[in-house]
Amino acid sequence: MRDDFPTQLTFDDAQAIVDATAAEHRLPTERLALARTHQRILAQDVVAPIPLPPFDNSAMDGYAVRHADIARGETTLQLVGEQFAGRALDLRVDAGQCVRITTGAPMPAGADTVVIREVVRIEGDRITFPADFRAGANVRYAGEDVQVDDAVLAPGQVLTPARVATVASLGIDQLSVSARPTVAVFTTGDELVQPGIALEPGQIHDSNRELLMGLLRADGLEPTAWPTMPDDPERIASMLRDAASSFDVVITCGAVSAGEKDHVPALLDAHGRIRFWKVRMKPGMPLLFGDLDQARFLGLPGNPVSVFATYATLGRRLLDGLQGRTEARRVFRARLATPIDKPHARREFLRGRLEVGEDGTLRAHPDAATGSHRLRAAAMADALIVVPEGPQQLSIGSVVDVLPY
Ligand SMILES: Nc1nc2c(c(=O)[nH]1)N[C@H]1C(S)=C(S)[C@@H](COP(=O)(O)OP(=O)(O)OC[C@H]3O[C@@H](n4cnc5c(N)ncnc54)[C@H](O)[C@@H]3O)O[C@H]1N2
Ligand code: MOO
Repeated sequence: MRDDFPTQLTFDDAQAIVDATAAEHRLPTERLALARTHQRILAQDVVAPIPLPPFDNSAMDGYAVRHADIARGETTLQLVGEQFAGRALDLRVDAGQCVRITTGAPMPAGADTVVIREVVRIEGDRITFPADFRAGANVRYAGEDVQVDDAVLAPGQVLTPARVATVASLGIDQLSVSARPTVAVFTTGDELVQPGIALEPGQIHDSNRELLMGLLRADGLEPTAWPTMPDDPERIASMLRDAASSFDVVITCGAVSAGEKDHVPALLDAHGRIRFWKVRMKPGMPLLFGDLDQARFLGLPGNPVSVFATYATLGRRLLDGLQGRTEARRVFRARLATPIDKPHARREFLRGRLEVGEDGTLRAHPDAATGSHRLRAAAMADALIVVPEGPQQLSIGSVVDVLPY
């Protein structure tokens, strides 16, 4: 096996390689009907062709008036028409007049204020208004949310429901977005059997497959899982190469550390290219990254919590980068609720729970179960607590980065 790739690199160096690789292999863009763009990464500018709101309109059900008419105390005005939301009727409010109006209906010419219907007295077409109604009340002005030619969205942003809805309100029905990466998921190991099958001595159930498939689906992808593979290098090689010829990303878990059956790094070296192997992070140190055929290749360590932590940090980063996402994932700052004593030099991603204190401060409770096989503990946690490189003795109240999940 060659040894001309970075190894034992820092987390930041690994992240830089992931970023550069993703930029090199940006996925193509596609034009989609708006309804299909949810959660995609936008690949174009969105510039407003119309203002929002498109016209001055009423915020309430009531009566459109000229404020000057009702400014001097209780006043009775003549009802001259009704304007509902829908087609603008070209109504006018002249001195002494009012128009019945509903929420979202265009303001009639001449009117500048809407008085809610609950406070008026109605006698046929004579409407009596109370004193002290604020001028301009309950009017929503054209362009107060968006003006024509405003740059509303930019490439690299995530199409959240509110953003897709904003695009809809601008009247735009198609968007250019990044293609979704296609992802093939492999789990390997002679010890693995599927849930539903009773364990023979030495066997465990394959949990990483559900873990990875769930993480990928939660990120909006439609991953494909291969059948669990035994530790047979020839079969592994042929299946991986098969997947790598037609998927954008191939993710394996297990068989990347130092055991006799850890074939994956040698396979990647022989048939593809290793970009790095072994990162100074915990869990997840044996992480492998490179290229195989036309795919990016991620070899995650087999321990379930290592799968979780490496996916949540570098795996997700790769998938985001391939799609040109520019918006960073959220990192919070929190105060430690219990001390941390970390003797080793690697950056550690401890599992823990976040809690908002009475004073509004976010507190992180690191989990005492730190082993990378402790999946249940990770499942009950809701954040990765980042403990920086180098030996660290962090006291209660120390401020740490946390990655919520
Ligand atoms: N001598 C060394 N031993 C180990 C090292 C090392 O550097 N030198 N690294 C350790 C670290 S750190 C980790 S993490 C693991 C990673 O090992 P592998 O990626 O080679 O994974 P395996 O050995 O195949 O499995 C590790 C562990 O995870 C279980 N596993 C694997 N696949 C699944 C699955 N689909 N579902 C549930 N559990 C799975 C497997 O049974 C093992 O217990 O290596 C350390 N050893
Ligand atoms: O780094 Mo391994 O990932 O300890 O479990």
